[in-house]
Amino acid sequence: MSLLEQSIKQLHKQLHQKEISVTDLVDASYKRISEVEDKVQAFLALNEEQARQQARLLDEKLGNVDEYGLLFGLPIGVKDNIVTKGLRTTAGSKILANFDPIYDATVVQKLQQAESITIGKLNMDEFAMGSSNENSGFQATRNPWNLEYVPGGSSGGSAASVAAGEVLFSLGSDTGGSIRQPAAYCGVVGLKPTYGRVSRYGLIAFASSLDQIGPITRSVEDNAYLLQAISGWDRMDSTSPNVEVPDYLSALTGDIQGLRIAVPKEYLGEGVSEEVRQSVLAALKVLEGLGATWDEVSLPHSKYALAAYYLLSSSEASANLARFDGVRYGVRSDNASSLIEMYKQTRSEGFGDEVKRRIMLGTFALSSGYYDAYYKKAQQVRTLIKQDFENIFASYDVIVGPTAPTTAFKLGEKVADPLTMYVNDILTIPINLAGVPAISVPCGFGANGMPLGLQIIGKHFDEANVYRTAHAFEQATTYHKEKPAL
Ligand SMILES: NC(=O)C[C@H](N)C(=O)O
Repeated sequence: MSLLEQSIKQLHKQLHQKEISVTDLVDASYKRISEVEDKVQAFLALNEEQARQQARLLDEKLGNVDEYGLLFGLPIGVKDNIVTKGLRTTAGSKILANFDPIYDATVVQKLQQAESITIGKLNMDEFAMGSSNENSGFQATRNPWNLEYVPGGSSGGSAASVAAGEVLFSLGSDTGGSIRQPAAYCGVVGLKPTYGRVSRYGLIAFASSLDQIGPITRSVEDNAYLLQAISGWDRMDSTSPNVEVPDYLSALTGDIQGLRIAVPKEYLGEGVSEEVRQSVLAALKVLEGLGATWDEVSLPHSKYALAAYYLLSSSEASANLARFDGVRYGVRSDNASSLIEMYKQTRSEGFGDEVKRRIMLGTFALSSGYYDAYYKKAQQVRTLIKQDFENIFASYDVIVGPTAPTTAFKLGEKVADPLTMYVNDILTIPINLAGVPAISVPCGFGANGMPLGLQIIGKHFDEANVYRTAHAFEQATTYHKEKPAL
């Protein structure tokens, strides 16, 4: 078994017994990248020289100190909208093709404190707008399970690199499903934490009231490790609350006796494919067998979630992306003779079609005369959606449903029709609007051989119960042990 197919616990044991070195782990990561990256195309930048240097320093520590970081010596990939000092960060956009940040995001600082090793930066849909990675300004990442299929998005590079064994784990970001949907499509575990659980300082903003950084891993246990390392209050992020971070690993007891599960009927209804429905019903049987009970419930306002999300996220994007003007960051057009023309040309040449579409939609929704009809209405709908979740959580511990309505689709299949692309997020978006945490864990395969994901949603700041349920399900099934034959 390759080193990077093992768990954090197994690797740490071998490191401490000096059976392997940190350099071995870093070697394994770059070796795998050299073998499969021309097919998968998950990385936008590699950090090889620095990573090897850091590995040598950590190897000198092995056996000579009393305390080790939580992620000591482990190779990680970072989504390219998370800023890394001196390491190229483009957010998948040509407008940032030459951008080398002058500081590290809080999560990157926390990774350093935890002593993990950053292997490189991972591809994504431009500014996280997309569900397939086809909106990247640079390349289309492939799904390791079948290279003709998309890996999902926008954290497609983050999910594909883990599924392909190029890194042990990765960081993604999730605004409307961008961690969970690619995790489901690539057969790995992805968690969107509660809004505020993880600092957004240094995350290139798309929709600030929804964006959240989270871990993508091969197992629930490894996921809990990574969340533990990156969580917590940060004075640099005004939306980060000072709430205690529990010990997530101790939540992985395997015991879900008496757990009360709610299953929204909207999550198994129209638009959800039959094989996805069946996989969720089978998963509920497994959970019942472990002592949980479930009831059908309703999230009555979820049918308005997609419309509300695309209004709110695009409105916020139109404001957030105003800063890319050829002056402050990134690339400047050479084809202009006045200041105004330079702004126009830089933005016309630098942004891709989907980003332009959303900036226009958002600017329209915020304009005077339309603000009340669109932006304000969408905010009101958001409150109703949040209340739907609160009502259910008054009587249940977790909500369970599918992560996405279908398995992964083929490259090129949906690029011409943005609306069909948006519908992919129909089951993940309500969770972002409500701000609650949710995980996607592997729960089977479709007729096309592509992985399926089970979504487990929890109360605000109750990642522990989400992990507890996901871990119990994972330990009772074998889907997470399957690997793509690359
Ligand atoms: N960013 C996300 O979470 C993905 C979503 N598909 C979007 O395009 O907005």
